[in-house]
Amino acid sequence: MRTVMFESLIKQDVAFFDGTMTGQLTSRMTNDVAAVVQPVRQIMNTLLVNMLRLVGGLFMCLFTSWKLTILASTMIGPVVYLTGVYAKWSKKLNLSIRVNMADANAVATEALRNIRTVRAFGADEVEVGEFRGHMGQALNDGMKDAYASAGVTAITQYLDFAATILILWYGGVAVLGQAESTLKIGHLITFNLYWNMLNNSITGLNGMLNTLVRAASAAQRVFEIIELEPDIPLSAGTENLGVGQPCAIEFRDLQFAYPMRPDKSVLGGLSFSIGAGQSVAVVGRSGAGKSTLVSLLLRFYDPQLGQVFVNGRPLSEYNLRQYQKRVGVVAQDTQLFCRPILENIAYGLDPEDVTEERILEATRAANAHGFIEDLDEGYRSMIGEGGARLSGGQRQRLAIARALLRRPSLLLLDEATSALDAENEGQVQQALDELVKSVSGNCTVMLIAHRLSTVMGADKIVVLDSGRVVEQGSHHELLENDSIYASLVQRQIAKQANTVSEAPQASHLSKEEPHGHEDDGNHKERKSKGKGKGGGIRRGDGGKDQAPKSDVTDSIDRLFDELRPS
Ligand SMILES: Nc1ncnc2c1ncn2[C@@H]1O[C@H](COP(=O)(O)OP(=O)(O)OP(=O)(O)O)[C@@H](O)[C@H]1O
Repeated sequence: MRTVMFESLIKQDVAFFDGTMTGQLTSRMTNDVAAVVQPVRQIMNTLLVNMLRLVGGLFMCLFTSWKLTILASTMIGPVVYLTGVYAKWSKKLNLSIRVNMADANAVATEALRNIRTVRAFGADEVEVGEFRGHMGQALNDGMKDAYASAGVTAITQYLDFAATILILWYGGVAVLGQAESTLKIGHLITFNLYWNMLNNSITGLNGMLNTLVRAASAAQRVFEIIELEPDIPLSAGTENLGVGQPCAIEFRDLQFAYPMRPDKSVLGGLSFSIGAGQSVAVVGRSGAGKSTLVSLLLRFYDPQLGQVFVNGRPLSEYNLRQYQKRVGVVAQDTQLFCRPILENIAYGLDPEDVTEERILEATRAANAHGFIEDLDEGYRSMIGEGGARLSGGQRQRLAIARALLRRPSLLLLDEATSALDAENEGQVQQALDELVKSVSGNCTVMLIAHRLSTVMGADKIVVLDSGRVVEQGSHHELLENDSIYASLVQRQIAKQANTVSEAPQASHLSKEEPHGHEDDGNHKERKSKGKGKGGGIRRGDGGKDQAPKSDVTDSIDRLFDELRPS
């Protein structure tokens, strides 16, 4: 059952995971499944035995004295009613217990996954408090259930006692010949024995009911997941992308809001296209919707209106599993697995697509081969959960090798160096250069960029604001117009010039301030002019061509703020 549940979970829409926590899901897969499976084993034994005893006892009671049977059965009605009411109430309570246990599990999982942050912020007591809150609620509900169960059991036993008194009273009267019908003393004794047998089977079934009620609440949560069908099926479409062939992309009139925030429009009629083999840089203020475009291209979500076209066909017509194998992604925050490096690089590929030669080619191009070889077990080294035993830059370089090994038709680079320090950024940027260079012409590239040098290296630049394209064109076209992009570049150049002249006094400036080099913007512009189509990303090489961590996104933010009508 766990396998079925995991199979169902893993193919759910990304939107589903936006609304749940990992710990809640693992709790469903472990605690809830166990609560369903264990009673099933018990039930097979006890249910059968008790049912046989119930039917046999009832038959023998009726056979011995139908009048006594009817009289004694008057006590069974209240017992069944009471048990039914309790079962309904207890099911709700047990559901709440399961939800609280899952929430506690979610808190623990998240805290342990982010243990460095918890420690760094001294927040261990906060996490324990939160965990205790959920567990305390579950315990309270469990106590309520235990008291109610004890109450119901006591009342049931009183009613059972009352039935015995009724049997002895009426049976005694009948034996003494004072009732309409008479009864032999031997029949009264055997009736009592049969009634006890029947009664014991009812008590046995009653005990099972408690377990069943708990199992029912767990089963509800398990089947909710198993029966859930994703809106975006993984293998429904028939179109495929050719290996190593670049694809053309078109975003047409996209309107999109995230399912978890349906009222907040993220894209409002966005349109632009990327030719096959072109590299396009998407820039825009923070929150403009740049990463959302990557998610839509990976079909994590479908837009509410408009369509994404790949090679002129709607993305929905593609077999998603095959399509995603042809897309390489290097995200802001690389996700790696607690498996050997080799498996991480070849992740998701068929074994026949992975040869030693190709892996070495990919890791060398990604500037990762050296550090992998330095590890104790080289390519077989385990890297810890989420790649915890590697630096941020090493993780990114593995991500680049992983993307490269796929021979992608479409490469998506989502601010791949934004989370790195200057030294790591330089190395990763170099690896990205290699990546884009090596795929140039064979692969379409959409990059979300924060470095001016990266933006300038692209064939086309698309500027987004509030989920719309506000301008697009090549670096030169945009510079020639009175564009936002041109203002941005001028601002960068001016800023860097200022910084250079102030450099001796500026060493104390904060990290955000561009602590630049000589005329960096002009320098890049000249280099850019000499660069052909699909030339890829420019890199910082030891500082000369390295743009200070000139955050284009940040500058664009300020620019948009200035342009905004007051
Ligand atoms: N999974 C999500 N669910 C709900 N809203 C989201 C989700 N992801 C992003 N958003 C919202 O969508 C908007 C666009 O986010 P997006 O990540 O595309 O911006 P961005 O341009 O890439 O920003 P940044 O440069 O800061 O990464 C933001 O307002 C963000 O809060």
